[in-house]
Amino acid sequence: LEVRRALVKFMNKISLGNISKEVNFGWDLSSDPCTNKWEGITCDSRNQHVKNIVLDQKNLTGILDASFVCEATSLAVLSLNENEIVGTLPQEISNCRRLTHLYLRGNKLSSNLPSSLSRLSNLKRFVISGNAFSGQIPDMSRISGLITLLAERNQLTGQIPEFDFSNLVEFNVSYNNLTGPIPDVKGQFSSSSFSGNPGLCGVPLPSICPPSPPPPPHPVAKEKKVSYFIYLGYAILGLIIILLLVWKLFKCIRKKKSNSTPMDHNKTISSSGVTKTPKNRSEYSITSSPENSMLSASFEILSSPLANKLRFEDLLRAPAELIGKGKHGSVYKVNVDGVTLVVKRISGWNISKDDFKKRMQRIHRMKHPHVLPLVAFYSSKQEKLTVYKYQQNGSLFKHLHSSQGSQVFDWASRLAIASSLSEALAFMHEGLQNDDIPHGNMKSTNILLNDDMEACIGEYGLMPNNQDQSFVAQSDHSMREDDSVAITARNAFNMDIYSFGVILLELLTGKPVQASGYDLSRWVNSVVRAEWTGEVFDKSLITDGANEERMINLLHVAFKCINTSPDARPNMKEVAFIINSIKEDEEKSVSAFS
Ligand SMILES: Nc1ncnc2c1ncn2[C@@H]1O[C@H](COP(=O)(O)OP(=O)(O)OP(=O)(O)O)[C@@H](O)[C@H]1O
Repeated sequence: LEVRRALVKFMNKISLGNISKEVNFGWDLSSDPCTNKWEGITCDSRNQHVKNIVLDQKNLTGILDASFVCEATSLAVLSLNENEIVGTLPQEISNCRRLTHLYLRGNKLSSNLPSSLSRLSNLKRFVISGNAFSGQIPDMSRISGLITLLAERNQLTGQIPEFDFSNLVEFNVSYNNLTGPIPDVKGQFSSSSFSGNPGLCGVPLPSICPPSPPPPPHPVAKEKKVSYFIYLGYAILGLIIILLLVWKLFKCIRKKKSNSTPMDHNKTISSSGVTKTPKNRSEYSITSSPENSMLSASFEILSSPLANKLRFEDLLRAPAELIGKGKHGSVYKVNVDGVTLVVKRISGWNISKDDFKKRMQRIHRMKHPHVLPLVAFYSSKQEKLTVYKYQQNGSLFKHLHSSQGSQVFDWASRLAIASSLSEALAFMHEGLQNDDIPHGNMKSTNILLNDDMEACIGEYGLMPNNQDQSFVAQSDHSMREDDSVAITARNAFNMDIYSFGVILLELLTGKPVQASGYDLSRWVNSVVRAEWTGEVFDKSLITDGANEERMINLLHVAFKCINTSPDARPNMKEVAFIINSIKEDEEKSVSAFS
């Protein structure tokens, strides 16, 4: 049962954010993975142990939680090719001790490859081509049975480590950023296995490596003596520094003991005062870095009745549940003294702690009833956290695309959502234009429904203005046409408008932005061009008797927002004005009937 539970959790995480949460491929606790043949699973001949998990091309968009999948200790094959899995390949992959085949080709995995890969001693085939892995290739030379390593089209750096090339049958590291000389491949592989790495040199590539620098001259006895004194000096200096640090630490602990009253709110506090016992560290506990321990990080509680008694220590200690992990960070649900909060740990944003602080304070001053207020934030050089109140009604995405979605939202409520969101975004754009702070990541998962089921914009301004091209390509097709477009702040405001248009399309069609085989804006465009406009609308709206003319009017607003030429898009104020007039028409017609 334990394994079954772990596998269900693995599936929940790997299908996180998938179009329909109902699609779990038959992986549920009430059945058995082997005898009930969960999709993608094959077991041993006695139907007792899971041997293979093959979920290629299943449109999986979540994260790979190796600690869960590796609970299936007999697992030999894990194949997740051609999905859209994000996040990292976790260290825990080495818990899958019997793994022989690991296929992750064509996903969106990133960050460093785990060093624990070297412990997968049974591994034969390892394929990670077409992801966004970075950092060095770990040393896998001790995996004697490795016959395939395909890692082309990633962003790997550093030198190629030693491999037993005479055993390898397939090897490809082309189109990365590897550097240095190619090891002796014993004539096994041609240049195509290494091309596309401008920094690589040596056979079998045509580029010759520069001669290695001459060995340092033999040290003479006198030099030896001098260096002895230098080392002694360093040792003494090191000792003094250690003593100083111990003394400082001792002083800190004493100060903390004598000052353990609750912190005032509305105050910037230093993370150095945080006690972090490993037992009660939460998953997002800040990494201990020299900087964190040096009075430079700040945790700021913004004026909110919720946060009156919130202390950073409590936040760190509270049990945290990971509820989402995307390219831009992880999201945790945390319960502190009966208040449920959401903590977003932002990743991959090279913003200084002061700039982040200023930005959050600026956003916080912009209050709008349909923008989710920040409760607190934490900013250090390495870590940026934001804290919001947990919205138990979930996201617009969840309601629109779950099985009961259409019943939750009739036409009038969808129009009301469109109107309040457009007003909120117009308000934020106007107020934050001069500060260059657009939303940056408008999408239906970031629209939260409050206790009154009113839509609020969440996570405003948690993205850099110069988003990378892959994000642009995902969200704005007009930008994809010209990859060289610099993402200026103006473009970023324009992209919010584009993304808002896509949310309107979701409201009108009840369809998610992307599902296997189609992309929402292209699909809507093609249906309308074929003069089947009525076909695009959510069937439940039609059966409810929603007014088609006003739906078409709203569709036209959406089209204006997703115009392929950013300059031709209306600004949010204009969008809000048109949507409000559609809403007024609707209200007039309803009151005329009643
Ligand atoms: N304040 C909140 N209350 C309730 N649920 C929330 C809150 N904030 C975020 N969520 C939900 O948590 C999940 C994860 O959020 P996250 O922002 O990581 O998702 P995402 O928008 O898909 O990814 P990303 O923002 O990294 O592109 C989403 O389903 C989102 O709806």
